Amino acid sequence: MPGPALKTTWRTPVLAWLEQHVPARRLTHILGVEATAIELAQRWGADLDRAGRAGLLHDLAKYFGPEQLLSEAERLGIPIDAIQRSTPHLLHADVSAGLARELFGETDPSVLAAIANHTLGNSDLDILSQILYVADWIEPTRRGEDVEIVRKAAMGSLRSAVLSGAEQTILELIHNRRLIHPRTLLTRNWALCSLQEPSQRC
Ligand SMILES: Nc1ncnc2c1ncn2[C@@H]1O[C@H](COP(=O)(O)OP(=O)(O)O)[C@@H](O)[C@H]1O
Repeated sequence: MPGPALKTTWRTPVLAWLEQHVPARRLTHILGVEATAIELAQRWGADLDRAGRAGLLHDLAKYFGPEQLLSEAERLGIPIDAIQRSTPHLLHADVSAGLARELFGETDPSVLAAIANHTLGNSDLDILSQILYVADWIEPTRRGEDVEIVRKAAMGSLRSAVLSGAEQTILELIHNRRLIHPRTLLTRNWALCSLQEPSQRC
């Protein structure tokens, strides 16, 4: 189990908001992501406070309906592509980043980017984005063969865990004949290339 989350006063209003807007089981997941992100930050030398904030704020819009996600994305100036328009749930990460800024005054660019990247990823993920992407996969309540593959990869390096997470997502989407958002392909290719020897790097 990950160690205790950082206990600071800024968490109180966020927790109160989450209790009103997400079911109890999702709050358990969010707290697991917060604790796991802090643990990964400790292990890989990233800022613990930023990791905790990204974890606690990452799923603010998780339970918004499709119309609300589309209207919030428009209001926040988030570009909406064709795949996101057909599957608005894919906007919840970007919308959560906008709400983290608006409702809770989060202004750190790396925290906001990590929140926005936690589902689809992107190329060139900084260490905080990698930590949140992996923490969302492997927090303690996550179960499944795919999760175990990502957990095992995370024992080696953050980038190999990002690579495994993106690959498991792509495999699942192909298995279920669903559209693949290209940001996950960018994530997978970036992680794969960055793991290659410098002389052979793509
Ligand atoms: N690149 C993608 N293209 C299409 N759907 C995706 C992509 N990445 C993730 N998804 C889907 O988005 C949904 C939500 O993902 P996620 O936010 O990680 O959910 P959760 O935190 O509940 O696991 C999942 O059904 C997942 O398959």
